[in-house]
Amino acid sequence: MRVLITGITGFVGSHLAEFLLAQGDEVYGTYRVRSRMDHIQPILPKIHLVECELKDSVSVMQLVERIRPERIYHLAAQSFVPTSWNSPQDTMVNNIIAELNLFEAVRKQGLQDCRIQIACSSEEYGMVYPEETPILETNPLRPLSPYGVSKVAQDLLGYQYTQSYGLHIVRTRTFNHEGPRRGEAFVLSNFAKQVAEIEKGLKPPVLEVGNLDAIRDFTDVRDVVRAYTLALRHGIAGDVYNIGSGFTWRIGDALDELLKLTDVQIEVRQDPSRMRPSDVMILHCDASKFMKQTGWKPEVPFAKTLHDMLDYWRERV
Ligand SMILES: C[C@H]1O[C@H](OP(=O)(O)OP(=O)(O)OC[C@H]2O[C@@H](n3cnc4c(=O)[nH]c(N)nc43)[C@H](O)[C@@H]2O)[C@@H](O)[C@@H](O)C1=O
Repeated sequence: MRVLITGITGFVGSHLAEFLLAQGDEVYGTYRVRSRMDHIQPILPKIHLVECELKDSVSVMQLVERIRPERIYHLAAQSFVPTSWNSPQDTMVNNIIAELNLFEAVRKQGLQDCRIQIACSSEEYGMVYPEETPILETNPLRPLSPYGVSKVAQDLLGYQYTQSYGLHIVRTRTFNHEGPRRGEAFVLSNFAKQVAEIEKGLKPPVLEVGNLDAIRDFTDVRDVVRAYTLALRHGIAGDVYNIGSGFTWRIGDALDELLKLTDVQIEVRQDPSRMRPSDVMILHCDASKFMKQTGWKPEVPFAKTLHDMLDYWRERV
């Protein structure tokens, strides 16, 4: 199978590429001049990299014309919620226009059999009341950040292109996912990196945190990439699926679990700059629709995810 991954150099993209290579797929991926290559260094000889600016429709048209992919995993995005407040316009263009360019290229090239997965997000649900959990695909979308709004647009664009043009697009609303290679800005990876730095004496024994009362549903990235392949194998075109473990953690409790993995004494301190203008307080996934459709269930325990992330940072700081 000829597969294209947008954002192959990133956290999820690199794990997905490894998974697809092991399945015997021919893997293509997009990168930009400023992309970091360290995540994909070990698999560089096995994949085909194509330079592409997804915000540029000409660049995307040439990409799709050249590769004529049978499967596309569209992962590339501005994915950090706080950045979306600092540069909302950039977030919208990166996330919405890039996807639009991709759909238009597939449509204009007449690749009707190409299956496309789009990485939508639990952030689309945004303001969720306790009685509305666990969250089903039918829950209202009340995004609380420009990022969340951009993902709603990506999601609905996927629906519209299936309805209007018959493209085979599967929309996956993934809840928080973590694991080795997770960007250091994201909560558990950030905490794990701080622990590793403290252990090496690179930082005083004070761990800075933001809102510890938020509740998140964490899934290991290795389970998530397996889910994406199942979404394209068994998902219905135009349909939307929640992907998440169904197990929630208060961020403060997840931090306590992480701190059990180190011998050093660490003080936890709130850093006001890590607080958000509005935070999504609870995200608890009901993935039963996806599980029923595809047979997926998460396999990697949360303790292993934390352990592997901490080891990842211990080798790097
Ligand atoms: C599904 C969704 O998942 C992710 O979005 P996110 O939930 O905003 O992820 P995060 O890891 O930045 O924050 C998780 C929670 O943790 C709280 N929190 C506390 N203290 C710190 C802290 O020090 N740093 C950070 N980053 N968060 C902190 C923070 O306030 C929030 O409540 C992205 O992958 C996104 O692309 C996506 O689609």
